[in-house]
Amino acid sequence: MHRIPVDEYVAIVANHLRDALAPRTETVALGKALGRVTVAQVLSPVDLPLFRNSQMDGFAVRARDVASPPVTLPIAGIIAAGAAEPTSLPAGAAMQIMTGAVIPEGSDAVVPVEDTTSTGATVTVLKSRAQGEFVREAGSDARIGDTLLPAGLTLAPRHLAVLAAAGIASVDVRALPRIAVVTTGAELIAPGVEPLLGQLFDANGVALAALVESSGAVVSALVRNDDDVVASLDLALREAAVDTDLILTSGGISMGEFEVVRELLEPLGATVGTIAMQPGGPQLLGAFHGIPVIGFPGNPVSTQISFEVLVAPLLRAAAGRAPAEKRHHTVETAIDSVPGKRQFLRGRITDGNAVSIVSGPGSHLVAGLAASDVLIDIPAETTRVEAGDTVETWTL
Ligand SMILES: Nc1nc2c(c(=O)[nH]1)N[C@H]1C(S)=C(S)[C@@H](COP(=O)(O)OP(=O)(O)OC[C@H]3O[C@@H](n4cnc5c(N)ncnc54)[C@H](O)[C@@H]3O)O[C@H]1N2
Ligand code: MOO
Repeated sequence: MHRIPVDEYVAIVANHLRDALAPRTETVALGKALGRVTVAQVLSPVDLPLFRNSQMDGFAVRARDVASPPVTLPIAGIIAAGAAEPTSLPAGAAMQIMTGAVIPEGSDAVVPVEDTTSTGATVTVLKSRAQGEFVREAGSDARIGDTLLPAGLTLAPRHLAVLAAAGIASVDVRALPRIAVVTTGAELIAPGVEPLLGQLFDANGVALAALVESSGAVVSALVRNDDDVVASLDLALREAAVDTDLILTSGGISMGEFEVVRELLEPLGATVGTIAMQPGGPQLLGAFHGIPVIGFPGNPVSTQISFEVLVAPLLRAAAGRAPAEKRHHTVETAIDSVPGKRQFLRGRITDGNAVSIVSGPGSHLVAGLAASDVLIDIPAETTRVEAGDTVETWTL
């Protein structure tokens, strides 16, 4: 049997999805922008602070008037934070001022209230202040035209805060790819329902939807087609094809009698092949009403690993995210591997930073996959890895 090398198939999938996942920009309100990635640098439209204001509740003065404390000055007014007419400080006087309020013209220092005593009409300043003390100058944090945020930045709360502070209400970010997930199989039931003999809980729908989201994309639809009737799958795919960039399916692509995904999509031009990978050998690539379809094998570990290898890197790139982490570890025990197939074994990192095998290579071992924290990538040409040898791992 001809098995397509994994790297070759990765390139075929990338090419198939090139247009669907081409980077796009959208403008989102700040409230929706957390975790999104900027597409361009953001320049400040204003000075920050916007205006010269007080850092303390106290008295706006001229520093030279309070150079030899104690000094008693008449109080010429009170300035609160908020919209205000410009005020100016008469010579030899003080004005009561609140934190954030506009500094009156002529004042160059603020004396905190705790360094004063007041009769109501006058204030006695007990401590001198240098010029500029407790005065927050306009533009001292950022000037008009300064770069507030670079392009390619993943927006965290502090980034959203500076945009808001600069009066910016929305931001241009990478649009998130929209992905529909369709699981197939007459045996499938929803988790939480009592199974009859032969029925099995649909793990792949939940898994693929979560994988899509964890890769930075949006699940546009999640549909379970729980019979093996081609017309039903046709309806399910029509539902899935609305407002989406890509449809992912699981199951129904191998060599049995009820391979609905093949039956529906092969006449529409889809190709089914076997790649030199285990789990995840059988694979389908096609389109439905103009939307690309990637069909994964139904075994739950095959589905999840197929996603990690073939689609996750593309979605991460489209969302502006870094690729998944790959590291090197020594293996604790020797591994025999099938010749001609790239194996993704499940592993766990041990205390000494080595990796140990979890569970077996079978593609139905969902609990084994859940108990692992890395995939161990064994190249197709490798048939044996000795204990102590170094292997590449993919962090899950
Ligand atoms: N004669 C052959 N039989 C099989 C071959 C082969 O080359 N020749 N390949 C095997 C391999 S490898 C795989 S992988 C599977 C792929 O089969 P399908 O993609 O057609 O998947 P199904 O038959 O529909 O399901 C396989 C397995 O997975 C379970 N399943 C399906 N969907 C889900 C789901 N949403 N959640 C949980 N489990 C699911 C299903 O019940 C089956 O046990 O074919 C082999 N056979
Ligand atoms: O290739 Mo299948 O996905 O191993 O079980």
